[in-house]
Formats: sequence, C-alpha cells, structure tokens
Amino acid sequence: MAVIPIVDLADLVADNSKTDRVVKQLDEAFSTVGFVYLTNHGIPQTTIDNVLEASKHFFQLPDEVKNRTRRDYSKSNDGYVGINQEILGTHDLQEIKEAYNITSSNSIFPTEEFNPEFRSAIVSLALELTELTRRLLTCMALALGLEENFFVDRHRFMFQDQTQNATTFRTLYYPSLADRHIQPGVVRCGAHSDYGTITLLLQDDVGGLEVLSGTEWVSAVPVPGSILVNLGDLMQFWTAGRYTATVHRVLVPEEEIRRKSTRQSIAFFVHPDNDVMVSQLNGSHEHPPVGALDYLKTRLSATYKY
Ligand SMILES: O=C(O)CCC(=O)C(=O)O
Ligand SMILES: [Fe+2]
Repeated sequence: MAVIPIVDLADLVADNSKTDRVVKQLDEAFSTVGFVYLTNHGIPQTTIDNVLEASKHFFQLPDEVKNRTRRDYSKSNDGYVGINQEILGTHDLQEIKEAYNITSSNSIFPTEEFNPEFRSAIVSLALELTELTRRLLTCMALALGLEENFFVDRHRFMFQDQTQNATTFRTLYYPSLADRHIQPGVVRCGAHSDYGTITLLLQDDVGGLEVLSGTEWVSAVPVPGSILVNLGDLMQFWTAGRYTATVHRVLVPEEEIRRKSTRQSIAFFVHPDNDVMVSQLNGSHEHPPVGALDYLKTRLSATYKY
C-alpha cells in the first residue's frame, strides 16, 4: 500500500541553504505518489486556525448574504462558490461543497460588516503560503537540474494581481450531511487532478481526502500541523511526466458521525504568471508549448456549471 511521505522542513526554514535532503525527498515523492506532507513548515497554527474560524463564520451566513459576492466566472474566478456551482468529477451528479476564492489582497471579499476578520486572516495566511511556495519551487528547480530560480522567476506575481498571475487561495467548507438523503453519484469533492503548478492543502481533523495510487485509493489522513502538497497537470506537462499530477477526491463518509460533521480545508492553487509559455523540460517537441493562462481557462470552463 502506497504511503504519502512526510518531509520535515525544519532545517530549510531555519537556513535557506539547507536544501539537499528536502530536494531529494520532494523529488522522490513527486515522481511516485505525487503527494507529500510537509511538517515544520514555519507557518504558525494560529494563522491557519484564524482562517478556518473566519471561514466557518462566513459559510454559516444566510445564502442571501453569501451570494452577494458570488463568483461570476464571466468576470473573474474570485468569490463565493455555492453547492453544485462547480463539479470537478466527470461522473458525479452533485458535489456538496462550498468554497470562496481569493486571488490577492484586492480580491472580492465578503462585506466586512458580516465578517471583519475574513480578509485579514486570509491575506496573512496567503502571504505565508506564497513564501513557502517560493521555497518549494526553488527545491523543485534544483531537483530537476535547473537553475535554482527557474520556477520562482516564472511565478513572480503570485497572489498579487490576477491580471498577471492566477494563483488562488480557496477556503472550502463541506456542510453537514446529517439530514440529506445521499444518492449514488453524490460526493463532497469529485475525483480530479489540480490544474496548475502545485497545490498546498491544509485540512482540519475530520479526514476524507483520498489519493489515487495505481488502482488503489489511499487515505490522506490529517497529520496535525502538516501541509499537504501535490502537483497539478501543468507541472506534469512541464516535466514531461517525470512528476505526477495525482487524482484525488473526498467522498461522503460512511460513518454517521463523520457524515454529520462539517469538514473544512484550505487549498492554495499555485499557477505560473499568466504570460509564461510552458515548454516541456525534456526538450521534446512532441507537444507545442502552452500559455499558462490559456491552459487554466480551458480547465476552469469545463467545471463551472452556472
Ligand atoms: O478538501 C480537500 O481536502 C480537497 C479539495 C481539493 O482537492 C480541491 O479543491 O482541489
Ligand atoms: Fe484538488
């Protein structure tokens, strides 16, 4: 049974030059299971808890209030995404999840009178995740034998301005399923791979995330204090398949107690700057280069329902 490895970042956080072990371990994880837990990543737990708390507060507001900042994909990717507004799994009828997307500190935020902490909590965490992402991108460049700033230089505008970079902070809320009749084809989050470079994922202690390893679904059990990292399809393309964009999902729990619980997670979807042309790093000309933003748009419009 495949296991998701744990990589301890303590040395790297203390001293940026201590990359060797981390580079090797990330390379191994990304070329096999495609998911890795990071521990001692340096982001304070209170910064994470503040977002979970402010998010819960938001998602429990009446629909009428939440819909005031509803995502309108004809304008941008920011804002509130209601139940079934997006279906990631190609065979799923319903996905019982809510989400809120933020692309910078100037993004669309809920009206402050309802939730004054939401903006500041999210911006603080997003800035920390941006820093951590830079460290990871540096390690990945070294692992692939590239100049160490190769990826960082192509991700210059993360969480700064969506007209230049589509990196998105997403807070997710899976409501309680206590009073729902669950038909086949109803899930919390359908099977999919992510689209971009990497995704940093933080989950609460409820569990339910599973990752596909061969033909087997492996539980990504919550490891307290850790951040999960997985690769997106664009990075799989970039590395010509050396790194894997692993399919993952969150089903409706079978146990009554977990079905009743709400579940929360936070995803930081990292994308290259919009104008980056991604060419396969093995020098192959089999597939023409793809523009980072064009690629993302194609993927987003396939999942967006209304
Ligand atoms: O909620 C989770 O644990 C996973 C969410 C996810 O995979 C996504 O939004 O892309
Ligand atoms: Fe995902």
